Amino acid sequence: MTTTEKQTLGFQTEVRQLLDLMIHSLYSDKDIFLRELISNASDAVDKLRFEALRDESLYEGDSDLKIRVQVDKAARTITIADNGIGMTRDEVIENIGTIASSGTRRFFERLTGDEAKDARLIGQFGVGFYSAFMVADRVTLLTRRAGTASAQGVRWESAGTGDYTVETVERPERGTAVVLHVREGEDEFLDDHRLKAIIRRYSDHITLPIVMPAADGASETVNKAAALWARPRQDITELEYDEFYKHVAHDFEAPLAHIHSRVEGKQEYTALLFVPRRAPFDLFDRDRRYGVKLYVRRVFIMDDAEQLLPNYLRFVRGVIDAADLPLNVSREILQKSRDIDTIRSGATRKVLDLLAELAEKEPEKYRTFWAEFGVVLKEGVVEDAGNRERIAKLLRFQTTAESGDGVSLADYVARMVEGQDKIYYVTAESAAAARHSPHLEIFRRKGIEVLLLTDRIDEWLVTHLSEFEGHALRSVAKGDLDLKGVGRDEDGPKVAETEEPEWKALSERMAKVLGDKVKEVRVSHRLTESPACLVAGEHDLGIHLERLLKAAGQNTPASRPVLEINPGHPLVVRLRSESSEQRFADWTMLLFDQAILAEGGTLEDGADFVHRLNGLLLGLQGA
Ligand SMILES: Nc1ncnc2c1ncn2[C@@H]1O[C@H](COP(=O)(O)OP(=O)(O)OP(=O)(O)O)[C@@H](O)[C@H]1O
Repeated sequence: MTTTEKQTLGFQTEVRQLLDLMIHSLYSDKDIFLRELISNASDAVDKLRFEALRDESLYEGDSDLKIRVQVDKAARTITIADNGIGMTRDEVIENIGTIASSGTRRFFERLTGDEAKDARLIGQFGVGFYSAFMVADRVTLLTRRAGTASAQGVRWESAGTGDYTVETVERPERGTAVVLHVREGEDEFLDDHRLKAIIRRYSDHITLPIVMPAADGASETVNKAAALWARPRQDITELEYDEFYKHVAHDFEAPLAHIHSRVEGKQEYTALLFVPRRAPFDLFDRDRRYGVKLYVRRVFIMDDAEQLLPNYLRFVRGVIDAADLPLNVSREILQKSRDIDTIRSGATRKVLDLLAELAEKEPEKYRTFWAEFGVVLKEGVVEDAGNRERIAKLLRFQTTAESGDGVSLADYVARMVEGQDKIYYVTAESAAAARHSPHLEIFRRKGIEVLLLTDRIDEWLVTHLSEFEGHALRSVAKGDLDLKGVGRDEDGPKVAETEEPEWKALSERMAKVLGDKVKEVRVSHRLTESPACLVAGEHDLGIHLERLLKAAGQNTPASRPVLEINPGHPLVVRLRSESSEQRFADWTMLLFDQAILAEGGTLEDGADFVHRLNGLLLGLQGA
């Protein structure tokens, strides 16, 4: 088929669903269609500007970049035209016929099937180009990619039902014009004043002039058309910041917080950065997109400039406009640039300061932030040694004293008990498993608070955060515990001096049975209820971390735990007088397996455990 032929193509199923929603939508604020189309036009111009940095001929002699909005009352059309990058025929089919955009994918995730609810979502998401069909019963898109011949124009048209047509046409102008054939009953939009008001409301921050015919027939720039970040802070309203954020972040909700700052000195730059309210679905994707756009002296250079902020702040969205970088800066150059390092560390500090301020002054908002992005921020403790202390202050935990995710290390330190100088934590798969850990028994008795660490990253976090404000972080499941003089005067299990040799003999006898499963067996100071628990060596990885590494397929150095036994527990006491070697071995193995289970671990051979347990139960019955 020659490319000039007119093709009729079907929309992807999801697009059809979306269009159906638009057309039958009960959504009343239809005016967002204009915001969406202007936002696309502005992105298209940014792309052209960037590509033209390398190849000026793309301007085709016209570098007066702008967006035109025009109403034709008689023809009942609204046209939104840009002289941006434009699209080839293939690009039109790919971009307009299918759903790739992140915003729209998220929209679909939220659909409920309840018409009224779903209609409201449209307003929140905007859902891009397709929102044109809320006010139009037919949409024509004319476009030509910058740098292609005028015979390579493309005309796309659809009535928003199952299919659309594309054909190649002659088009002298570069860029894209979207013509909306306004639906019966939506006549309010065929009015210049109405459109101007909508533009001022939603698109004032767009850097390009948005031009409409003025009363006298000349043309008038409707928006401020100044880069929002370049304007003085005191002149910018919250609403303007919010709309700008929605545009750069392709988000539908207002952000949680922002910083707008102009830095002078070694590197001059302006940063306008936002913390979103909600985590995107691809926060943990390997090839996720980053959030910050790089501008150089108001000229858009690139999206997703990952060099501008460290990985653990990848949720931040916004703009950094650098004064001193060359316009032709590429990703490769950015990677090696010292100037960028300066900007990056400055911007990082600003974001961390913003979070600290939020935590202090708006704890409710900070809680929202933490719930959405806390896990990512934790990566910073591992990644960013220079800011480790700053980040440590921002961490929040669940503890044995509080079930919410709201305890800071400073809170913890402030309520440490008499004699306590360490920060204690336990790591486990889940908060429930952590709370039931036998290691906590003595802590509960003594009234000592313990942090419950249940995120995967936590194991790495504690290996990098060895102390907080002079207080060492200490696992409750590692090494020998010395809690003498700490907290309430409750001690762990005690062994009378005269009985020591006997306990020593028991420990050794058990250790023999367990062989190289354990490093040693010893009498516990931490258990008060459970019969036994496993303890890792002070410098070992820790039992939970080993399990995680194994699950991830990594080879871990085999470290052997210590089995601690509770001399106050009847099962253990009973073992001392067990004369049958077989039964002694079975009980010992049982205690060992129980200790693994109690920490949320899994047994190598579950069937063997069950078999042994049943054997012992039957033995008890016979006795
Ligand atoms: N005026 C235009 N000029 C050039 N390309 C355009 C234009 N309008 C739309 N496109 C292309 O079509 C794609 C789809 O647009 P659409 O508005 O549906 O979503 P989006 O803007 O990419 O994403 P989001 O939903 O996150 O806003 C755009 O990504 C762009 O590639």
